[in-house]
Amino acid sequence: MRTEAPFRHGTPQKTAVLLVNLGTPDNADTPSLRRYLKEFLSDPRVVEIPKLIWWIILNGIILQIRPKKSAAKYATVWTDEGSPLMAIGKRQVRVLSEAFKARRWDVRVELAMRYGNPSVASRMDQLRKDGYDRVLVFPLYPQYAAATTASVFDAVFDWAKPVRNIPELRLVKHYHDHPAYIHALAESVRKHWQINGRPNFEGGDVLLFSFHGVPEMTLLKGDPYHCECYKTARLLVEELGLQKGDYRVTFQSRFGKAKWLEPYTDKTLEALGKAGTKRIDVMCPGFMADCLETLEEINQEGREDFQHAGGGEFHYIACLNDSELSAAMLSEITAQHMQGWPVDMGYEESMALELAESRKLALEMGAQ
Ligand SMILES: C=CC1=C(C)c2cc3[nH]c(cc4nc(cc5[nH]c(cc1n2)c(C)c5CCC(=O)O)C(CCC(=O)O)=C4C)c(C)c3C=C
Ligand SMILES: [Fe+2]
Ligand SMILES: [Fe+2]
Repeated sequence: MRTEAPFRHGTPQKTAVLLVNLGTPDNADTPSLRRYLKEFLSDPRVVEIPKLIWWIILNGIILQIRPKKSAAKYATVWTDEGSPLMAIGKRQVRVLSEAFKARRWDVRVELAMRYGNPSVASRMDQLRKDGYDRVLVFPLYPQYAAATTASVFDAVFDWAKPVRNIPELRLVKHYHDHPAYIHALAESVRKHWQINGRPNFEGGDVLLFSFHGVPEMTLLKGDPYHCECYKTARLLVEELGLQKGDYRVTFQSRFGKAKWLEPYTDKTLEALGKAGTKRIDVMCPGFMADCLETLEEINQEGREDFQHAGGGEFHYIACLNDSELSAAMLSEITAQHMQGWPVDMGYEESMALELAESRKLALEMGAQ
């Protein structure tokens, strides 16, 4: 256990939210991909194969071939601000901080990545150093899976192990059926339809919900992920008033030779294309931010699969990302999990904010 700064009586107890996403390579090149994939795929929560056998396969085969191939894919979605997952993550921090301010809350928002940078341990260390004694750990995965959510919790517990004065911790396990999340997704679909027109479901058009897959074996071993994906889809279908046949639920991003959750997204897109589907709208409700798996695998490869097989229009509905809908949803779920924690701003800070806001409003009105 480590030695820490002496405890001081009367220090204000500050509160933070730690948003955690999967992580992404630092650059779209082969060495960065090798580093990232090595860390990611060495996590026993992600690949459940006996250690020694997996070490040989990972180092002898996968890390020799995949980094170069994946780097080429990342290069097609890379932005001036870096990887989309990271760029959007940083903006999610900003919009959520703004939403807290609007609630007159004094809550810090930080972003960590389970693999790569900034690590969970580095962010937790920083929060401790800055005097945060209550932390809500909020993995950006609506559906719980051992491979993702539990692995984030592992990283927090691993960090806590040598810490003497551990902050009060709360964990968001999942929000796959939370009304705010379902509402935000449904609104994002309605907005897309307002701009692009509603699909002609009577004529055979389809709304496809594509979730990230996991090995089927994890379902048989008790992982609730599959059921949570279906529940999200069912609630979304109800909220949108869809009929059976208007939509499909599929699983994407298969990795390795084992059987993964079915039906597979790529095979379904191909089959729908072959069947002459005139229009398909695809959304990925399991991803809180657009990333390689949505922008490249769905919006590029999936589009190609569908249209090459004979399908018509392909519409990709973006993830919630840093939208107002997303911020409202994250702030509502946070509020529920923080019940009982004193999070309100002090009187002076709140008054200063009020003054700044009314000045801004006056300036805007004066400019009109
Ligand atoms: C949304 C939830 C996710 C689950 C569940 C998940 C399971 C899972 N993933 C792999 C292997 C890979 N995933 C990769 C990328 C990736 N995965 C998720 C999310 C989930 N994964 C995201 C958000 C991303 C994108 C990251 C980005 O930088 O944009 C990759 C890396 C890319 C590649 O080389 O294809 C791998 C590999 C497994 C094995 C697994 C469950 C066991
Ligand atoms: Fe993945
Ligand atoms: Fe993929």
